[in-house]
Amino acid sequence: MESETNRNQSYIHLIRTSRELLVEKIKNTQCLLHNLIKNGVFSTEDEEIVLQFRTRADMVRQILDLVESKGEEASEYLISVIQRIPEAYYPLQPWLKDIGFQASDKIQNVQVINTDPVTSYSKKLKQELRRDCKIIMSYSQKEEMMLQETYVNGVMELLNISQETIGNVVNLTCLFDNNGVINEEGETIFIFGDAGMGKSLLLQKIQNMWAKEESYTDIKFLFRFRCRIFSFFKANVSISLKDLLFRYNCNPDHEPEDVYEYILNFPETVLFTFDGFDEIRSDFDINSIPEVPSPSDPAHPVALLTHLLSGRLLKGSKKILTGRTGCQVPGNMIRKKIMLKGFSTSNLLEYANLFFKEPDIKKHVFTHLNANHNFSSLCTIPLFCWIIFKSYAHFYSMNDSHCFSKSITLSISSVTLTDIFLVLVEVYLSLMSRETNRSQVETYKGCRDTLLSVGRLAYSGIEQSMFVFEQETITSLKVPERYLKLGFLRTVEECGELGDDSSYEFFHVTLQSFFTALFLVIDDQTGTTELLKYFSECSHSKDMEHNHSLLSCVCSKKANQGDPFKNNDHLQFINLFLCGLLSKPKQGLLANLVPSSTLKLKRKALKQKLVQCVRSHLKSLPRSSFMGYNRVHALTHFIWMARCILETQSVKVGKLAAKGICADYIKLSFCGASSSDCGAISFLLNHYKDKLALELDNNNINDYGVRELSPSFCRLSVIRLSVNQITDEGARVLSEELTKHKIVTFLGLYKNLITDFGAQYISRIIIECPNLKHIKLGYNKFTGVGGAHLAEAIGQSSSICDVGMWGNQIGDEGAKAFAKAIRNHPSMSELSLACNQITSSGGKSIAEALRDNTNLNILWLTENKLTDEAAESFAEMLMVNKTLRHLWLVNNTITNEGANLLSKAIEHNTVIEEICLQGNSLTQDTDHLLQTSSRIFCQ
Ligand SMILES: Nc1ncnc2c1ncn2[C@@H]1O[C@H](COP(=O)(O)OP(=O)(O)OP(=O)(O)O)[C@@H](O)[C@H]1O
Repeated sequence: MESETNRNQSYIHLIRTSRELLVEKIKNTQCLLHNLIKNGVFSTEDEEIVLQFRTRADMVRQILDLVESKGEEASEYLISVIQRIPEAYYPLQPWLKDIGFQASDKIQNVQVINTDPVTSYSKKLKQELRRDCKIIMSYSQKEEMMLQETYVNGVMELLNISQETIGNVVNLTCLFDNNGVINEEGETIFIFGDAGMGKSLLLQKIQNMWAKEESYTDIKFLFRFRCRIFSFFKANVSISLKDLLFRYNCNPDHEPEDVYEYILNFPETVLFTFDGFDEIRSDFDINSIPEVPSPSDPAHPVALLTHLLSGRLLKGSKKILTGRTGCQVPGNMIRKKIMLKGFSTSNLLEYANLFFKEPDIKKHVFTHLNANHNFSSLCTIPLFCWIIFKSYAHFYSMNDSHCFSKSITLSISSVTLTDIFLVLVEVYLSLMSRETNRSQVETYKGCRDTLLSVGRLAYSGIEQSMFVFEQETITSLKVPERYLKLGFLRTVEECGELGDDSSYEFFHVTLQSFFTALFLVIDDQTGTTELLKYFSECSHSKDMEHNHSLLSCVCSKKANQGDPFKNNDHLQFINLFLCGLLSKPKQGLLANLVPSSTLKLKRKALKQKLVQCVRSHLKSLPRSSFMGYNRVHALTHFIWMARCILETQSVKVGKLAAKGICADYIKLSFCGASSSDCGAISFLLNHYKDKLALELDNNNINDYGVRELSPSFCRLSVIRLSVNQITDEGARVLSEELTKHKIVTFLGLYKNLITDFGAQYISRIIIECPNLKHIKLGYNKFTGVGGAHLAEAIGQSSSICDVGMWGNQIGDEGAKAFAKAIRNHPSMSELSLACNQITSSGGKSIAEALRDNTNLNILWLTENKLTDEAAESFAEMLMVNKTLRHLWLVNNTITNEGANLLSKAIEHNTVIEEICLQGNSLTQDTDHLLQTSSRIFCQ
């Protein structure tokens, strides 16, 4: 065979002269042989000759001899196979580069089949994942839902180290880009969120995208772990990294050593997903982890996990770790921090559209969502949304959509989480009994034994911090097999890997909490001390809100007696459901399950305990005076307290808590409050007599949350809702409510999603609320049009004194409108138009208007596009204006010329205290005046 191209190069010669190297580096003879035979270069006799040899090196020698004897084209094809299957022959890639190998067109057209173990293993992993990730696992095993058909991207926010939002993850393909990186050295993408926000499902979606080759094409291996498996290893267990990867995912079918070696050599082709970091409870002694790990030495799985996350093992591999809010991971490991914030309004509509296929039921659901904001705010949490939709679908299929309303007692003002879980359980119970027309009370009454049995299992798990139930436990608690199949529980695969194939877990841990609470309430043997014990475990400790180390979080049991690091959301949920189940509106139902005397006793005890907890919690909160208010700084625990109070639906408890707050400014920023929590906060505040200030900055309340707050707006004089995903709809609700009561003095809406359309609503508030002094609208989505609306409204207000518009896009159109508004404004003393794309044309208008203004003290025009032309106008203005004290022109394009003009002007102005010019186009050789002026800041 004669190669037509590359005539100058003899491939036979090449193979001959590189023989030693080829014999040393070719590990995979199988793949070479396969291709040589498949394409007729080798006959079956040739193959037999090669296979006679016992060592790999001899086989390679024989292959090379045979190939050389077949001529140039055969030799070229062999080298081409080596080049085209880099996974198998990666040690020879530098050699190929050295010889500058480029196969001829003819050889390139000859097929190469990749049968090497690395590629086969990658395919196997993909196949398994494609199968496993197709359906949503947390549903009952009877009805499965296709991931593809129900997955909706929720709100995913990138956070900086101070937990502040720095943008959104637009879609999952952007996870590994450079946007939002907070630590270049870190290798782990940490995704966190509250229970049921969709962390596991998001990982499932990523796995599915990879398996279907829709994304992450540079990844060859995806290893997924649920962190809870790390709790199953005893303290003295040691395994190798190779075993951890292969045994707990799947084994390579061929040459596992070669595959592992490839992984060690190319860690950047590996992606790990670790789900539920907060679920690890291990006895392992954290101090025994070696500083420098070895990829071949066995170690405890927790040590391996630590090394993987920190990049000490398989450095360069990609890692995604999920955990509940509050679960601490050391900053040096984290590359990006992403917070899941559930469904936005549009996500919710998208999900409803996917979930309900029939137009009729879809219509009903949309009507329901629109009519009941309490209901829709619960739906922003994906898990609860699924529960609600599922129940809805069930009742609808029974031809009784009203039953849904009845079951969740829409007659009372609000739907509680207990209502939702009661309905969910009712759905499963009625599926079991196949009696479609029974009322909720009848269904529960008929299934008391089932509830007790499943409840006992849930409770025993909680008692031992156990979320997975082995057969032994199930047998000892005498839980009948058929109850395990009702849909509340599902089998756990990871435990199968550990040698037990019939372990179960509740499909979500909140359901385990619900069943525990139900058990504590309906079990005759449970006394009041047992009933209330989780209240003490959940009492707030300051440490709980501080940063913790990874290791103390991972290895909790012994190291942390009283365990301040333990995530105790599941216990908080038990308390919450206790409050709900023992509330007055649920007595009709509960009276059928518990003797009335017991019920009475338990209700009384719970009420006393709750009141006592509320009192002591409120007493312990830090207080300070702020802006003339008596401010109380509430923490996440306060939100749990408010949730419990809401579940009780008790006016008395609400009043008591409101009284205990003893402050007129409640700061609840960074508390992880969601829209449904606003209902709880509102319930509390409704019992407050006086006006008060509410700060809810940096939470996740969105438009539904604003609606939930509606009943409180008659009391709120300060409303701070910055960084909360509020859109025009939220602005509309605010305008409707605030203009009714007209008491607002401070409205903070910084970093939300309000557009020019919403600007009209905000304008109405500005015009119609005569006490409004401060309005913060920075980092929304206003352009010139919205800016003009707002400016016009501000021009009409005689109360406003502080306006923040930082980081919008109002440009010159907006700037000119603001110029008009401030010219003769009677009250405005601070204005920020920083970072707004304003050029000198807009700047000049503002400067001219300021000649007439006699109130403005501070003006921020930082980060615009102002040149010397604008500086000249400001200089002229300063000769006339006698009120402006601070002028911020940082990060514009003013040169020495403009700066000098300003400098000269302030010689005639004794009022101005500072002109900030840092970040402009100034050079060292500034004028003498500029150098000597102590009121001009250039550096
Ligand atoms: N993006 C989504 N699209 C559609 N449904 C979702 C989405 N996210 C979550 N869900 C629904 O919510 C359920 C719970 O989600 P998931 O188990 O992922 O929550 P989680 O955040 O991992 O909770 P936990 O912290 O308690 O483990 C899912 O089974 C699914 O029904």
